[in-house]
Amino acid sequence: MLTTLRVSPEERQAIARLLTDVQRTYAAADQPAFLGDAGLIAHDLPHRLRTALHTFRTPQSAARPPRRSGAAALLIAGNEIDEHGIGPTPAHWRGKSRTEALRRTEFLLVLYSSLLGDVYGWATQQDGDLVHDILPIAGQEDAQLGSGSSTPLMWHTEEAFHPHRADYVGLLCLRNPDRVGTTVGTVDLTALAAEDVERAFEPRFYIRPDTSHLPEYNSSSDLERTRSFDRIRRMDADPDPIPILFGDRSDPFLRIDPAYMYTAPGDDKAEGTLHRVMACIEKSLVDVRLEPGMCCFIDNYRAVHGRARFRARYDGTDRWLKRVSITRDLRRSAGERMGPGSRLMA
Ligand SMILES: NC(=[NH2+])NCCC[C@H](N)C(=O)O
Ligand SMILES: O=C(O)CCC(=O)C(=O)O
Ligand SMILES: [Fe+2]
Repeated sequence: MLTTLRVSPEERQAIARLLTDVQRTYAAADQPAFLGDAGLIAHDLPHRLRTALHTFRTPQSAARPPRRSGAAALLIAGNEIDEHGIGPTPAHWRGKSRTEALRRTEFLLVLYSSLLGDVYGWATQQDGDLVHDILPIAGQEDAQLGSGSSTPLMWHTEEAFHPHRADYVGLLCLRNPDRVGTTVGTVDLTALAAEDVERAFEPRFYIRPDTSHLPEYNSSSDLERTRSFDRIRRMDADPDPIPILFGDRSDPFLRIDPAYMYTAPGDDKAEGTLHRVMACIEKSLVDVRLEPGMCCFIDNYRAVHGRARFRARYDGTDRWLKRVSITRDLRRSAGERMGPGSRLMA
């Protein structure tokens, strides 16, 4: 389910040189100029890493014996993180700090990501930032959010409620002192009855937006974003019925987020199927204990992910990840972003 590779010392040096060049030319990883060029610059990453990312995206590639479906997640360990240069873990993602060392981590994550697709974001999440900070926030301990801590973050498809959810989620670990696990799981069809598979393919399930998209969890619902928050509110009040499995019947894709799901009143059969699919996923869960410098790409069509509970410290030493959403094709969301050149879902 997991493919892991470790960056070698020579590769680390080559990447460091590339990042230094990038830093001379571009202001930040979320600037249009860099995002536009990232896919090209990524051609200069070491070949072995490009091969791993390519094979993850295209499991049918000739670089490996053909496989029906690819790995659920790809782990690239051993990336250089300047532990002191990144500074203490901030108390909030708002007003993010932009030290050289931090800019480097974001450039690296976006470069890797660009070999899988286009990095994009959400007008309604983390104030429209493209590179998210995942860190515990005081007062949000029990929230079903990346900023929670004392409650396990229930496993989920990222933005399961949305037709333009990510194809891949990219995480880069800056700090994880308690080795808190990121959970990753998939669905094993052979463990499901044929009628459950059949029903899971039917539009009998409802997924509401997770609370990170609410104005309460953003700094300001400025005028520009009012319509976006309105859209989220409508999707929250009246979500479309959707299937939780889709695509090829023998090798389906997954779309599920139990913490925000329900079935129609009286549809006990769908409810039963949902619970059996959930049980099946539960059994598959593995713990990925991210270490500083580990980059984890999750196939958001094949795998769910979550996070174990932990005790936040709020003293600058807390767990801290960088996160991006990646789409294989930005064109599919044309007309639904903040503008034709925008990478923010409106
Ligand atoms: N079950 C869920 N979907 N929980 C919310 C996931 C975390 C959310 N995407 C965030 O940025 O904080
Ligand atoms: O903290 C993690 O390891 C995963 C967080 C997550 O799933 C999220 O923020 O959506
Ligand atoms: Fe997530």
